[in-house]
Amino acid sequence: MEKERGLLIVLSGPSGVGKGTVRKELFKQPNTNYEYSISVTTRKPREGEVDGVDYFFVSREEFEKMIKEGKLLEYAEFVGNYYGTPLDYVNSTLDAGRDVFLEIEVQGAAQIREKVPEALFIFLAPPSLSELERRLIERGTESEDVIKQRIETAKEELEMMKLYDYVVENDEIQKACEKINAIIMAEHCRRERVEKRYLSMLKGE
Ligand SMILES: Nc1nc2c(ncn2[C@@H]2O[C@H](COP(=O)(O)OP(=O)(O)O)[C@@H](O)[C@H]2O)c(=O)[nH]1
Ligand SMILES: Nc1ncnc2c1ncn2[C@@H]1O[C@H](COP(=O)(O)OP(=O)(O)O)[C@@H](O)[C@H]1O
Repeated sequence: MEKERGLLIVLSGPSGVGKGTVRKELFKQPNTNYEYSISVTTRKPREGEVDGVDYFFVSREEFEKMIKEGKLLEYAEFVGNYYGTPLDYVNSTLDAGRDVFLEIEVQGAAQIREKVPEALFIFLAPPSLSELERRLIERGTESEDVIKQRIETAKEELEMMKLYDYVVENDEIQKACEKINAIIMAEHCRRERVEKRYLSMLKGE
């Protein structure tokens, strides 16, 4: 029997909400069936970030070449830098029957909604805007000016949360992880039920 295609999981949320932290925590847990898709970006690496682990860091010319050659499933410009998802990796992993986890901003998620409507969309929301700002300042990776721009962008991003299948508040990291895992598990069960019903319909049962 043909292997069932994996599920594409999209996690979005404003900068500083804790997407990276939650994602790393999720990937620490054993028995997860999903793979993280490493994005390509023109942003400069932060201290401690490793090429090929956190991102594939490229120049604007290289990124624009990837766009032209159709190598990205989606891409967006976010506060002055390009970010995109490598298409081949996503396709081959899904074809192998494994789920793929994307951590991307809202414009990219909107493109996925057009191209892969069967994907699962989860929005990670902050407890409040002031807590979001506090987390960004505390992380200390961006200048004051960039933090301001990211907070302004966050206000627009929060407007988009209604387009997602699920909204998870990141109040406590462990609780947010549990909710995300429960959502993914429930989605698999739902799909199995739908498929079973479809197959029995085909058989005329
Ligand atoms: N559209 C899109 N957004 C991405 C991708 N990779 C990362 N992002 C998003 O780009 C935004 C900025 O990322 P980054 O500079 O690493 O900041 P951070 O998420 O605050 O640590 C975040 O919302 C990321 O989720 C991608 O491949 N595509
Ligand atoms: N639930 C949480 N409560 C308090 N601080 C958090 C929580 N989740 C993440 N953080 C902190 O907030 C900052 C931003 O988290 P990060 O994962 O880098 O966000 P993002 O990837 O969404 O930009 C980090 O300093 C992180 O340690």
